[in-house]
Amino acid sequence: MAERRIADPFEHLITLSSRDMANVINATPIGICITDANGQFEVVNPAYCDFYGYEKEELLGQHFTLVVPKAYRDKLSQLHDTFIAGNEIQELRQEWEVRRKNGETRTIIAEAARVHGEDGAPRKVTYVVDITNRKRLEEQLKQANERLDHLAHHDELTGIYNRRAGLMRLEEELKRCQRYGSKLSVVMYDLDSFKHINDTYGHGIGDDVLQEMTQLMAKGIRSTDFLVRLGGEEFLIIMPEVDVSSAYLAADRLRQQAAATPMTTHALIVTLSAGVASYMEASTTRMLDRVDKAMYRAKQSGRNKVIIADDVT
Ligand SMILES: Nc1nc2c(ncn2[C@@H]2O[C@H](COP(=O)(O)OP(=O)(O)OP(=O)(O)O)[C@@H](O)[C@H]2O)c(=O)[nH]1
Repeated sequence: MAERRIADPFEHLITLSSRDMANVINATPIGICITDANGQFEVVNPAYCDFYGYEKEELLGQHFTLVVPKAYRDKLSQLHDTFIAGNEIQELRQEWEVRRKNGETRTIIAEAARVHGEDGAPRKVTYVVDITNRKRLEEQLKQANERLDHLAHHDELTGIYNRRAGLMRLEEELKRCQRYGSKLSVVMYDLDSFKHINDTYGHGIGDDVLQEMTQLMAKGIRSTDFLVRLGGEEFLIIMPEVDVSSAYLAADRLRQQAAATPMTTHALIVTLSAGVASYMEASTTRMLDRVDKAMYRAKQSGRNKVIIADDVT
């Protein structure tokens, strides 16, 4: 370790025993380095060398940017100069990406203090704590939360909005209608005789039908529409700013497309029955009830049909 002594804040320790002081710095698990006004390493403790994977001799006298990824070198060099020259900031605490000798990138928190040696020249003392694992855990936690959030709002099989998210959306759209008097329509679809498909071809093929039907619907709607799997083989499309006759046309076009599209490896033709309802001063439950009744009537009148809900039910 260089013998130059740093005055404040360690002066009293050095006066007591410079050997004790050196022992403390050498034994501390925190990486410590001292750089001179030119940014060259004057002191590096073993923890600092271990962390970066260098021998002490390889670092002493070198510019500190040796351990900084190329992309940040200019910035950190400038920051070092400003910090050394500055009068106001005495301490600095920042998170950085650094580079070990073997090329590995790690994340650290570096805290720095400006001190003056007995020669009167300013120096920067930097304390380095490795937070790479903590950052990795934070990132994993963030991704897990995002996944949970996605699962809470999306249907696992089809990837579209689930019932809960769909009803929340419908509630919001209804409020918008009440406030601004805008239009809104909903279409409720139910796959026809779906139990027969499951019973004949198995649940796996039934799942394939649900996924392919979802894709067909997703392709056929506007980007402003919301496609929801209400449950089982029942779907809802929320169509903001669409009146009942346009919604009917869109719903019937999808019904025709479904009836003309062979699905799964068995080339199954699966038809849809649908109800259509438009906004009247109604609650979410009331609107769903009206559209459900219309869909039920489509089933009763022979399936593969779209029926518009009565204004009053
Ligand atoms: N494969 C599969 N089947 C499901 C899923 N959810 C619900 N089902 C099945 O969907 C079928 C719905 O049957 P029903 O309610 O009798 O309706 P249907 O056979 O379509 O008859 P109609 O609606 O009257 O035309 C049942 O066999 C359920 O087990 C799912 O996620 N995957």
